[in-house]
Amino acid sequence: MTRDYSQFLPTDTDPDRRVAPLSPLAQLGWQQFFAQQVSVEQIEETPPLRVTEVHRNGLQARGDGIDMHIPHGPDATVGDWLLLNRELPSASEVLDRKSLIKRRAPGKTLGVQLIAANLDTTFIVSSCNDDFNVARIERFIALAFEADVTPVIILTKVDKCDAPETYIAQAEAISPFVPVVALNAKSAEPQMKLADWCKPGQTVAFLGSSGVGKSTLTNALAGDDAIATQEVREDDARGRHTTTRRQLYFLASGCAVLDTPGMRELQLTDAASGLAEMFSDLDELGAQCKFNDCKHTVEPGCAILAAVERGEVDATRLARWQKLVAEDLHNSATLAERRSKDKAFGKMVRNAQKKKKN
Ligand SMILES: Nc1nc2c(ncn2[C@@H]2O[C@H](COP(=O)(O)OP(=O)(O)OP(=O)(O)O)[C@@H](O)[C@H]2O)c(=O)[nH]1
Ligand SMILES: [Zn+2]
Repeated sequence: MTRDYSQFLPTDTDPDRRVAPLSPLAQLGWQQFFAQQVSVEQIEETPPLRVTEVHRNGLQARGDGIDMHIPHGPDATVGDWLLLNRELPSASEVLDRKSLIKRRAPGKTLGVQLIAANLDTTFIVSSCNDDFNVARIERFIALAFEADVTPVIILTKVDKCDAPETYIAQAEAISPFVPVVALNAKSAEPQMKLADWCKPGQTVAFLGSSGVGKSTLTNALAGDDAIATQEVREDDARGRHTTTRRQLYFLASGCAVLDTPGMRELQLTDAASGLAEMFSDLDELGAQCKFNDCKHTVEPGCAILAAVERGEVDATRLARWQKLVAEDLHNSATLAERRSKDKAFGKMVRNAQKKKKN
């Protein structure tokens, strides 16, 4: 009698199933998109570095066998790739971005704040409690779509909630294009349930309010090499000291993870296409309105109002869409105005300098 011993053999000895180890750069998230921007000679001359932290006095960046401080110079954010200028690190070049998450800077300033570059996935984290807010999630999704990043909704604290199904159902109704994962961040679930997005060479980030479990999730993904969250002191727009952290971690699995501080104020700017994608059903319906510039408020022949009337469109969802569109238009217009003013001012200064020389 011949016995079949195959069931006692480890299953992953099949050579085809073994995964090739990642190169040191791929381990940091280096992908084809970046490689095609540089020649082999350039890589030797000016080694690629990934920005892991932004400090008050510059950037921290990592490459193959390099981990260094770069003084102010490159207009870069966490996740960016630089080509290191060895003689003058502050003159290092920033590579074209695969994606960029930005928001209108909080406070009265009119600038844009770069939040993260070159993400593949953003996990939009909410808890199954009072933190859960559909409008806030829609805002984050529009931001992700605008940035060309895949959004995924994560609902935490299912273990502390009597009826997580109600939160899950509401989250699933937000967009047919955005998956929903419900979990207990303090268990072994995150590694398993987020595995599809946290593959080697990928970069993921956690966004959400304070206390929803972003650091807990980051640590859960890190597993045994738990991350001590490092607090970074920064000056905010009004010059106050705030304690924040925004750091890119590289997990042993080959996935890069960005844990961001809780963000209360998240103003959209230049996010029209992201909003259209988040509310694609309303956007498409709006194309059937009688007037091209229909605001869907009182206009005759409005296809959206007709759909609300028929009970096919939720009026509160329509109101949330309109509010975000108005906010985005306002912020984008103010920004454009400021940009053109800055340009005009620059021109005036240059002209004055020219006159002086003559
Ligand atoms: N029971 C339970 N507790 C959780 C879960 N997720 C987070 N917590 C707890 O909630 C608290 C806040 O979690 P953090 O991971 O620090 O939250 P955060 O989003 O990083 O918060 P900020 O750093 O303020 O932005 C901690 O005490 C966690 O242990 C969960 O799914 N279940
Ligand atoms: Zn209309």
